[in-house]
Amino acid sequence: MLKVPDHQVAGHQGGHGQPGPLIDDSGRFYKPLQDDDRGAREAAFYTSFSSNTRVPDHIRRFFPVFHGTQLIEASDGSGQRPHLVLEDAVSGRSHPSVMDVKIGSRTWYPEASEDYIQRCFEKDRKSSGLCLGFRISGLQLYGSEEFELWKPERKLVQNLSADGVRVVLKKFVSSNSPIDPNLNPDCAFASSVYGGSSGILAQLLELKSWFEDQTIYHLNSCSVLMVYEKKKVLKGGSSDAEVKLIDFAHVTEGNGIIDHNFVGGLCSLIKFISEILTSPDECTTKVCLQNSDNKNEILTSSNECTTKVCL
Ligand SMILES: O=P(O)(O)O[C@@H]1[C@@H](OP(=O)(O)O)[C@H](OP(=O)(O)O)[C@H](O)[C@H](OP(=O)(O)O)[C@H]1OP(=O)(O)O
Ligand SMILES: Nc1ncnc2c1ncn2[C@@H]1O[C@H](COP(=O)(O)OP(=O)(O)O)[C@@H](O)[C@H]1O
Repeated sequence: MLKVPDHQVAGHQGGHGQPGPLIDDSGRFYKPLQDDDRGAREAAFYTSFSSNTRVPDHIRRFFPVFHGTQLIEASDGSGQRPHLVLEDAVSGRSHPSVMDVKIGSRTWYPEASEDYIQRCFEKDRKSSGLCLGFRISGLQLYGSEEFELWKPERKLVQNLSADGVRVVLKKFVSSNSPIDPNLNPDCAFASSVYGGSSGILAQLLELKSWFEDQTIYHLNSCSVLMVYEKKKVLKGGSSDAEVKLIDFAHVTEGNGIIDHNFVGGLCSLIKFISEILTSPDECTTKVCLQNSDNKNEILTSSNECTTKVCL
């Protein structure tokens, strides 16, 4: 039985006259092929990647397993449509905290149309991408209460300052409420989610070492998806934290050149996460966002800190 995933945090969502992704009970994620060359490009990437013997096995686990394409009924009822059949990176988790981080200060690539470049450039410039080398595209965080879920408006998190991004990365691994703006994120789960030999930092470092050398692909506009099971961590269990790379609609050939745009963004994300692990208590700046009603929404505050950043 196919259904719309609750855990989608960014990208094209179903509704408004367009089909969105679907999932099944066996751990598969069905992504509709987009009509223009984005769909064909992503399918070509997965096909090439799956059979490329130059990709080491320990790196493959960071990409969703590809099960080919399949014609299925689109989520918007518009009829049969080809979908990429992928491993669902979130499957098997009842309370998944999920963050989609788009890597690269530049999401456009030279081969794209002028129009597309201009659109991407504007988004990069307005978002944290240009200055940080990555931007949070979307996220959902479970709190410590069973049904407490924070899924902030995407546009808010995409345009955060460096301080704002740091706060969200801290909230991602905290035990206190992500929704209460007066609570300073306690980073209680930083070591179990970000740290350790199998935590998110170790996985990102493993990826980085391959990207510093590989010249096969340029992953333009691709995302790192970070996922862990909040319920298990709250009970003192392992976080089962996982990193997956997703969204290959704009991959181009590397032609013997390293993907410096991707490597730079990955290094920057690694630095933010390392700092949270080494100094989780460092003073948190007060950050407020403007939501769609033009009302300030304070993201977090701390008694000791007085700096306030408004966007
Ligand atoms: O905001 P838009 O309308 O430009 O939509 C973005 C899409 O652009 P489009 O207009 O369809 O060419 C954009 O599509 P492409 O990357 O161009 O394939 C993404 O899907 C983007 O989502 P995310 O950054 O991957 O989370 C989409 O952004 P969000 O929906 O996350 O804002
Ligand atoms: N293989 C996957 N497993 C689980 N969730 C996924 C997977 N691929 C994508 N998603 C979810 O769907 C969202 C959009 O995916 P993405 O590939 O970026 O689509 P788009 O091309 O529309 O931007 C991601 O932010 C994530 O929440």
